[in-house]
Amino acid sequence: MSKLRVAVLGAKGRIGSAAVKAVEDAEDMELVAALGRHDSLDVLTSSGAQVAVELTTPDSVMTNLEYCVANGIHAVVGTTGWSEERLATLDGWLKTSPSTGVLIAPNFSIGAVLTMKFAQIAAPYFESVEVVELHHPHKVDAPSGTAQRTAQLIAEARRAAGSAPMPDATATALEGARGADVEGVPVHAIRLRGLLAHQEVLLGGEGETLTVRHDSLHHSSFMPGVLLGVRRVVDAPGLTFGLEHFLDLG
Ligand SMILES: NC(=O)c1ccc[n+]([C@@H]2O[C@H](COP(=O)([O-])OP(=O)(O)OC[C@H]3O[C@@H](n4cnc5c(N)ncnc54)[C@H](O)[C@@H]3O)[C@@H](O)[C@H]2O)c1
Ligand SMILES: O=C(O)C1=N[C@H](C(=O)O)CCC1
Repeated sequence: MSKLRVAVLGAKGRIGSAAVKAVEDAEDMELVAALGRHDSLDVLTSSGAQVAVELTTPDSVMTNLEYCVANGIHAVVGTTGWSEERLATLDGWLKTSPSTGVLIAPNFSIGAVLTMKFAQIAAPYFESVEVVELHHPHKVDAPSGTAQRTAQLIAEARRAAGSAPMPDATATALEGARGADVEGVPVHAIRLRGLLAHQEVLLGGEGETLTVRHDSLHHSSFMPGVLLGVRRVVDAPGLTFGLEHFLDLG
């Protein structure tokens, strides 16, 4: 069986360098290109890459994906910064290249994907739900892509269940004290030396609380998800948002 030809963009970064090694170590894959910020995207076509793993920055990801889609190169994307507008633009590009697949995974770790799922299931059963994400201090975006997606899933589940607005008597507050408002769900971002990527979903009801916590302690936690994404995206044309769809948790 021929090996999947894989390129990594952002190859010198924290997660990108781990992805380079994971692809090199995967028996069914061949690393054909490892691109940094100043490398030409034409290396993707000249190397014959079938799948690009996009792990750069929110300011680079759209240009890279436009090139990939225009050249029929599937993409597995871990980079954050996804708005409705960006997703619509990407969807438009994909319509012009209908056999190309793009997976956007707010988080590649199985524990984080399950945290989102558990939060979504639990959210309608509690009066209050808040999300706290905790990351290393080099992270450029806040709140994390994972926390934003978690909050959206919580909000969606509560809307579908007809949940009442969450109780909150705050009348005065310092700006930011109640976190960012993501579709009505408060999201708090901590940046702390020593951390990698962590999240707590706090749920509160009459006389009880439930906390769902996940900790990524090493970038290796993301690699099985990256490799699964590469294997599955070649047979998944169009846009897939969330690794849960490739784990049959969707
Ligand atoms: N989905 C997940 O599971 C997951 C996990 C970890 C990190 N991330 C996300 O991945 C992204 C990268 O995180 P990081 O901690 O590795 O950051 P990082 O700053 O260590 O790495 C980013 C790398 O991309 C390079 N780069 C920037 N523009 C580029 C371009 N146009 N072409 C090629 N390379 C380019 C930078 O020079 C840098 O080396 C962030 O958005 C982060 O939130 C996602
Ligand atoms: O280290 C980061 O940066 C991470 N980014 C993703 C996010 O914003 O959710 C996933 C976790 C690690």
